[in-house]
Order: sequence, then C-alpha cells, then structure tokens
Amino acid sequence: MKLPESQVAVLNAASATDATTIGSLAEETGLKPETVTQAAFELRDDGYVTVEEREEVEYELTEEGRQYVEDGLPEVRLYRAAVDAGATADPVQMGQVIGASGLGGPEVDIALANFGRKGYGSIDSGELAADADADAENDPESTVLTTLADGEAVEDADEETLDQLVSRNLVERHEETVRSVTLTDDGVTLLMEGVETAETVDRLTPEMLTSGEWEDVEFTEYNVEADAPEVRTGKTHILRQTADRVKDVLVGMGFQEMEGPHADADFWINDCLFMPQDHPARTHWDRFALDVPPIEDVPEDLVDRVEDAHRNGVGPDGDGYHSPWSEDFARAIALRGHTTSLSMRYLSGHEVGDLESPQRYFSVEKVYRNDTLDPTHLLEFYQIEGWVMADDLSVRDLMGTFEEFYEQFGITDIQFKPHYNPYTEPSFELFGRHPETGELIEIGNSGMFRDEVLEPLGVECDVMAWGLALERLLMLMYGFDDIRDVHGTMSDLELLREVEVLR
Ligand SMILES: N[C@@H](Cc1ccccc1)C(=O)O
Repeated sequence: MKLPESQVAVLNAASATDATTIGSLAEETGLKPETVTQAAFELRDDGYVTVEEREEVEYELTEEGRQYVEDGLPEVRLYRAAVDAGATADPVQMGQVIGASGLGGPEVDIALANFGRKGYGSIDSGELAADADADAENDPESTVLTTLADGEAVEDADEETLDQLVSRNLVERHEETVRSVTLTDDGVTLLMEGVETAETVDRLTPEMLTSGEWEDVEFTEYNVEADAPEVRTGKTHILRQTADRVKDVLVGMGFQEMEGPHADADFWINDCLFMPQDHPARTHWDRFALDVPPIEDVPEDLVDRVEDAHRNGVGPDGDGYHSPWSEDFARAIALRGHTTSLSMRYLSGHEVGDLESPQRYFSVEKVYRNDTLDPTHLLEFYQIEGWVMADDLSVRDLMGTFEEFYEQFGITDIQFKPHYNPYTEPSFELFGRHPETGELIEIGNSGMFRDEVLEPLGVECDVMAWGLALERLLMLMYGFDDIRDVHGTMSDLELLREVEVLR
C-alpha cells in the first residue's frame, strides 16, 4: 500500500492502545501540526485511525500577572502595610498606609478597589481600617497566580477566582480543540502488511507546468476540514467598507463628493435650512455646542438674505416666522447634527462657485447628536447626504433615485412615509425591513428643498435632497440588531473579525 509521506509518518507514530495528541505527533514526526491534522483526517476517512476531539481550557499569566507574582497583589501589599500601621485596631490616614505600602501609580487605585471588594477593610473619609480577621496571606487569587507561575494546572481552582483574574487582565484564558489519534484494527493490519511512501505533491508550481511534470505526479487531496493556523490581520471595519462602497455606488450614479467642517456655524447647519432659531432641535438639548469663537467667514449678503427669509418669508405671499433671529446665534459653532450643512455650503456657491443645473453631490460623513444611546441610536453616526439639482424634478425622481441606490445593496422594498421638515416640502421618511426581526426601521429622511431655502442661496431650479443613515443601511445588509455591536466602545470584536464582507 502506498500512502503520502505525512500519512505514513502519522501511522508509524500513532499507537493502537493510547490516544496521541496532534501536538505530540507533530513533535515526533517533525511535521507541522496542521500537516499532522490533515494526515490524521485523511487516515480517519480511510478507517485507519480514529480522531477524538476535546475542548481544553488553558490559563496563562499576563505581564501584569507575572509582576504581581513577584511583588504581591497590590491589595495584599496594602493590607500588610495597614496591619503594620496598626489599622486593625484604629483607622489610619490613608496616605500614610499607601506611602508605607510602596504602591505607586495605577497600583494605588487597583489596591483600593480590590481591598474593599475582598473585605480586607474599609475606607471612610480618608482613613483606612483593616479587618483583623481577613486572611490576605492566603488570598485565593494570589494562590492561583503562583500555581500558574510554577507551571502547574489550575483546573481545580474556583471558577469565580479564575473569572476574576481574567477580568483583572492578570490571566488569559485560551480555549482550544485538542485532537488525539488512535490506530484502528485496520490501521494496525495495514502497518503489519507494510506501507510505502507515495510521492504526492501538494502544490502546482510554474516549473511543473513548464517541464510537463504535472502530468505524472500524484496530487494530495484537499482537506477543507483541516485545522489551519488562524491569521488575524488588520482589516477595514465593515462600517468603513460599506461607506466606501456607498461612495462608489454614488460616484457610479454620477455624483460628486462634498467636503466640509465637522464643527460648523449654526448658520450653515440650521439657518440656511430655514430652521427657526427657536426650533426645539436647536436648543442645547440636542446640540453639541462648542465654546469657541464664532465663525467669521460667511458671505454677508447671504446672511442678509437668510435673515430676510426667516423674518419675511420669500415670494409675494411669503410670511416669516415672527420669531427672534440673531446673527450672533447664527454664527455660533456646534458639531453638525447633519451633513445638510455641507449641502448648504455647496448650493450657496461658497465652496465650488455658482453651480449650473444639473448637478449631483453627496457625502458620507459623520454627524453628532445628543441622543440617548440605545440599539438604534448613537451620539455620532454616518450620514449619507445627497442632492440633485435640475430644472424640473418631482417626487418620482426622488423615489426612483432611492430605489436605484438601495437596489445596489440588495434592498428592494423601501417604503416612504410623508413627513415634515422645516426645509423640505414635500418630505418623506424612508423605511426598510430588518432581515432578522422583520420590523420596519427608519433609514432616512428626504424631500424637495423649499423656496425659503433655495431663494436666499440663489438657486433657481429644483433640488431634491436626503440624509440616510449608514449604520441603518448596515443593519439591513447584515441583520445586526444592535448598532453598538459594530460601533463604539461596546463593539463585539469577534463579530467584527468574523463577519463576512458582502460585496
Ligand atoms: N437633514 C435631514 C435629512 C435631510 C436632508 C436633506 C433633505 C431632507 C432631509 C436629517 O438629518 O434627518
């Protein structure tokens, strides 16, 4: 019988009476663990060995854990110093105990937090009292750390202590699948009958192609189940990937990209949009105001026209808001709550000069809102802003554009709901169905800019516009139901590492 070299090596190294781990087989044969695993699976498929799998948990000291094995846990050192200072009898000034303990830097906070948690004593108005009955010399966490440092197994240690050490980042927990190989009767028979090494080739090379050797060699079969080393390279976050894809799609639809400041004048964020200065969204509740000098660079004549629109409206039947309007208020700086500020900058001619119809512009940029965090709201998110300027636009154009856009992401059942914005008429909210929960979720807001917006800007044709949430698009594409899984400090790293990139 002829078998590939690695299989022959594994057969010879395996035993019929004891299960041998892939690790020991790799050591004995001098082959890589993944090669041994592959050979073992192939032999198993032919009935010559059995492969047993077991999940094993291993614990390893971290750098900090190792440090504490040498120096003692900070809370234990604090307790010793407290006992020496007589804090078991009467409370002692905390500063004195800390000084005597030799603890410094972040260790002090660590010591204090764990001192209290473990019941070694208490701290009250700057004084530290130690509990005389506490047994800091037999601290279970210290014991586990020393056991690990001695290279001994900690399987018997209390689960809670291990969890605590892992959460303190003193110990790392590794879980792995350990496979062991045992010869079957057929395997033993095969060995007794004798096996020879077959020359198999595991990859095709350019040399083999040119020499024609490929025609005669025997190729190793692929085993897609074989363990391969896990490679964790850096990769682009799916939010960024999706943002890039959105940009590509919009560029493909003939749009140009807008750029502009994250911190901007209220003038561009709100006033140009005919948002009354006493609008609820303009109060400090929603807005991240910045304590910086007001903007200087705004065209005076535009400020006048915008003020006039607010006070008197536009057109012969125009009517303004009859509410206060102040230029200082307009010039104050805040983090933009939407990127419609960019649309205003571009439509006014302030960024790239006066624009001739038709035009299409977009941005995929961050916006900031003082919202309450929940599964669908973050304090900052990405908005897909866009507008089309043309001589004669209708709601059908708006809807058609969204259908065309979302279709590129596999989303074909967009729904529209009439809405109100101070700056568009008519206005529509967009909804899409969440692929997992089946719920309709809001994915954007849109409309045709009103004359009160366009006239001061000097735009004489129609403009349809929108702001779509990139994170919501992501939810529809990937089925996430909590946006905090992909964005921010609570993100689920495993999910981000493993999520398949949809193209
Ligand atoms: N600014 C709106 C989106 C929008 C932009 C342009 C026109 C209409 C709506 C929002 O943030 O919800």
